Amino acid sequence: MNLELLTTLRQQNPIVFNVANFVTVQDVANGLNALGASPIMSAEVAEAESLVTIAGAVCLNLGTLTTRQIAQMQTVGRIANQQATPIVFDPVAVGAVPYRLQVAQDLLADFQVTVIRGNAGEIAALAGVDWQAKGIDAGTGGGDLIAIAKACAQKYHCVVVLSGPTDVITDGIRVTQVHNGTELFQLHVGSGDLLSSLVAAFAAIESTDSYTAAGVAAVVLAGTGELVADQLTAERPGTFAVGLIDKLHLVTEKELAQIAKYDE
Ligand SMILES: Nc1ncnc2c1ncn2[C@@H]1O[C@H](COP(=O)(O)OP(=O)(O)OP(=O)(O)O)[C@@H](O)[C@H]1O
Ligand SMILES: Cc1ncsc1CCO
Ligand SMILES: [Mg+2]
Repeated sequence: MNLELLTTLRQQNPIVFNVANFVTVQDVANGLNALGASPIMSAEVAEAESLVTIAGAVCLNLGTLTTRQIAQMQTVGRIANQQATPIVFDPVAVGAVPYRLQVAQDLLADFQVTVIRGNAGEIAALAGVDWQAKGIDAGTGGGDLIAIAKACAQKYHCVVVLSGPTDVITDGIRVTQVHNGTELFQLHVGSGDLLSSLVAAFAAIESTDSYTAAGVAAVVLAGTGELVADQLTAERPGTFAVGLIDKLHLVTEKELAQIAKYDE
């Protein structure tokens, strides 16, 4: 696990272009900014080419999609492929809403994504595995999460981050599991959206491969959340969210190395 990428990220301050959802857009922008990346959000297709050109990576979030936004994502995705810019894809609630699953499948057929980041319900739906997703949440299912993540990665020829109590990162062959985190993440809507954008930030670092970027992003977010939760005396989702932004700014490689729990 190359946690030195955190220092590199802060030195390079890469621009991350987000097609965000309207629920968590400000949390995502502030989380990226606090950590040391440079966020930019856009909903306008006419500026797609300019934004992809200045960005080190793109994050496409399906959370509050509209017909216009789907067209924007198609354009952004195709231009990013032409420019070899990494794309992180967040398929919010595709396990719960058949229309979204169809949109996600169409977009994934239209351009090649670098990383798909979703919870178990979302990744299972994309992999074609039976699962009971619940709205934006993972829901319940009985399958082997590593097998599901691998199947999704092989189907879409990309890295998959299946997040949850344990984050599973795979390129279809290699597997990293990150065991850090806190249940407080589930009480703050948009933790997953932020993880997707942080994966994009690490993938934007020059000459970094997306599998490494995804693993480091998972340790950085889950580890930072764990450090914040350890300081709280009760379950306080609001305080946690504020503390998470502060700690993303302050956290060091050394602190994370001391608590990082992963298998690779
Ligand atoms: N029960 C848990 N224990 C520890 N960490 C967790 C737990 N659930 C989620 N996390 C962490 O929360 C972060 C977000 O993952 P999660 O799977 O909750 O995304 P999500 O369902 O897409 O969230 P959202 O839809 O709110 O954006 C990850 O860093 C993950 O490690
Ligand atoms: C609550 C919610 N609804 C659509 S997107 C979103 C934020 C989590 O992705
Ligand atoms: Mg989500």
